[in-house]
Amino acid sequence: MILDLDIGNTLSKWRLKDADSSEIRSRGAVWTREEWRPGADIPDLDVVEAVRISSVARAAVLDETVGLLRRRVRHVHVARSTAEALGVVNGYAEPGRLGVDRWLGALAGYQLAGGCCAVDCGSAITIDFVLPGGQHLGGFIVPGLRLMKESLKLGTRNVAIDPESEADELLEPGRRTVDAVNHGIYMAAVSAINRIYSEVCDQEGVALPMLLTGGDARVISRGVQVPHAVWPDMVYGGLEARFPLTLAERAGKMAGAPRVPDPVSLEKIRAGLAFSMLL
Ligand SMILES: Nc1ncnc2c1ncn2[C@@H]1O[C@H](COP(=O)(O)OP(=O)(O)OP(=O)(O)O)[C@@H](O)[C@H]1O
Ligand SMILES: CC(C)(CO)[C@@H](O)C(=O)NCCC(=O)O
Ligand SMILES: [K+]
Repeated sequence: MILDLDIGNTLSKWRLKDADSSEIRSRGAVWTREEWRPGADIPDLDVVEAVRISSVARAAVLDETVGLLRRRVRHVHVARSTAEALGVVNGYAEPGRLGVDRWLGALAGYQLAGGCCAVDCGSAITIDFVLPGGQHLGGFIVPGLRLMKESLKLGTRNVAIDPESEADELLEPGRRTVDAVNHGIYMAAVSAINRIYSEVCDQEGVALPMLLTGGDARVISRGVQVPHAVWPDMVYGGLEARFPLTLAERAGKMAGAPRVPDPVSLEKIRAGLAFSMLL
């Protein structure tokens, strides 16, 4: 079995992948913390022959995790943001400073779709751009839905947006605090994504396919007008591309990759942008 780990600021997600069949056998998530105690909430390491890790947690968390894993597992691969990989050129002046989850998302998106706009809706919402030739432009970092809500300190933090909510309801004016807050932050997130996408496609003169991932991807997807696909395993896809282990991975296949969405024409994107400026 291969253990893939995506250590975020809030949640550490894991999945077990069968090295022979390339099938995903199980998955889970635990709160990100300094100490890992094998138990009910993390998989049995005895069946694991290789681990691949993406981590944006503090260095101590990664060190502790890698230390524990190296004692039990033969191959431990830790992803790093580099100046170039798999045809993608990192847009950061200091490439190592780009969050590795963003880097892996950009690599996965490029491998799947060529140029892309990769959006990760987690603790932060990150919006990264890769041009068809592989140049990563850099991106945008916005507080995620939960962080925006907590920062308001209006006592509504424990009332989350129902992930099944329809975008139409969330875009109405709220008539009590919790709805005003939830609808406000939802509008902030989706309008930032729509606008940033249009601005950058306009600047670069190219309509890019958009890919969405992260804990809030599904609900945010409903408010994003740009054609896009949701790919819950996008960061894992970057790990597969960067450290291919199975036959399918060596052939360039990433588990759960969606069909590439057809972007609308650049003319339409520009018309939308011009319209929003007139209002
Ligand atoms: N069980 C859950 N616990 C915490 N957050 C959840 C849960 N389910 C959904 N979410 C939502 O998912 C978001 C967290 O996103 P995600 O799971 O992608 O990773 P993260 O570890 O918080 O973030 P990042 O990887 O960016 O550091 C939160 O904003 C929250 O609204
Ligand atoms: C922005 C987050 C928190 C998103 O998970 C992560 O990618 C990170 O810690 N990045 C480092 C800063 C940067 O990417 O510029
Ligand atoms: K993330």
